[in-house]
Amino acid sequence: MNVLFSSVHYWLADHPTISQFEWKQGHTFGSSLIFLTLSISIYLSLSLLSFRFSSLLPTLSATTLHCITAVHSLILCLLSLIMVVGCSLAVLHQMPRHDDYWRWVFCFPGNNRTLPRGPVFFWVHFCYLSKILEFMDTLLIILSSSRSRRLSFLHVYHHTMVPLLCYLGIYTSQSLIHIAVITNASVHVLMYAYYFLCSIGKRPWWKRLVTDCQIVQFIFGFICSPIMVYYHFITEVGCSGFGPWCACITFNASLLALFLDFHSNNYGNKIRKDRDSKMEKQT
Ligand SMILES: CC(C)(COP(=O)(O)OP(=O)(O)OC[C@H]1O[C@@H](n2cnc3c(N)ncnc32)[C@H](O)[C@@H]1OP(=O)(O)O)[C@@H](O)C(=O)NCCC(=O)NCCSC(=O)CC(=O)O
Repeated sequence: MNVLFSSVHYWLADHPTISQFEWKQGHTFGSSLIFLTLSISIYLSLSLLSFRFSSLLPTLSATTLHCITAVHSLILCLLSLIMVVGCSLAVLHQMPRHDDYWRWVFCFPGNNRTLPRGPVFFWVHFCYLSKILEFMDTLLIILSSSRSRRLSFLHVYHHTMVPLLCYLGIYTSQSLIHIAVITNASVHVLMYAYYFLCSIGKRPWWKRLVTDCQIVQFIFGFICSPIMVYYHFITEVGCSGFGPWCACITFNASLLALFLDFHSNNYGNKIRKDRDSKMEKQT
């Protein structure tokens, strides 16, 4: 067991590529503003164009589409799991050894005292790049027969904003960003496992649980934030990345509202009653 833990720790936190990681603006992969702007612009234009002209897209057989979707979802499920373990170990590794470690968990020292380097920022950078890979989700939805139901404002808004906020988070060494990576990746393990099972034709009964976990994730963001705000105002140097955190918490609130709406539309009482009465009529 110890050997397993040591080797996981080495490969996910101690390895020189991870422990000596440093975000160098314009040098690290994906760190230039051009990369971010182009990725988001291409994503948005292609999503809108392919939705508008979906009939012109090459048609894939349902089997091919399901195979691609299954592989993509499985890859993201595994990457999310690696991120949960990697980022958690990175936090333990990078946490200061003195008494102030709890403060550090909620508030990276501000005033340029925290630079985006070390294992924690390696995993935040990894998460940022995974958000670019998640753009594929939209393409898969556009190519599917259920696109009119599933290509929602929520979906495109979420996929557009998250890479932007991750970028700002790394750029400003934003406090709480490691907590966001760990909670979001944990939820994504479940979400991509759900999508994987759907794409191989086994629709799980626990869809609602996935949505519930997503909602809990947003609420959790509100629980951690006051602690950071408290430290920001009582310490001389404040917390790093306070401005981008304000953008994140606003985004969090908007997603919470959209997900509560999704929840009531998909699992609300009326929907359930309609479904039950349909079943009764059929039997
Ligand atoms: C249970 C949910 C995860 C998904 O609900 P939906 O009603 O959209 O999904 P669904 O039940 O129709 O999903 C099944 C369909 O997804 C297809 N599918 C499989 N893998 C996929 C992938 N990687 N991307 C997109 N679609 C995929 C299956 O083949 C199947 O298609 P077919 O039906 O054709 O057989 C929900 O909680 C949710 O997140 N809803 C919001 C919509 C959304 O886009 N969410 C993801 C981004 S937001 C996010 O990620 C927030 C966060 O950070 O937690």
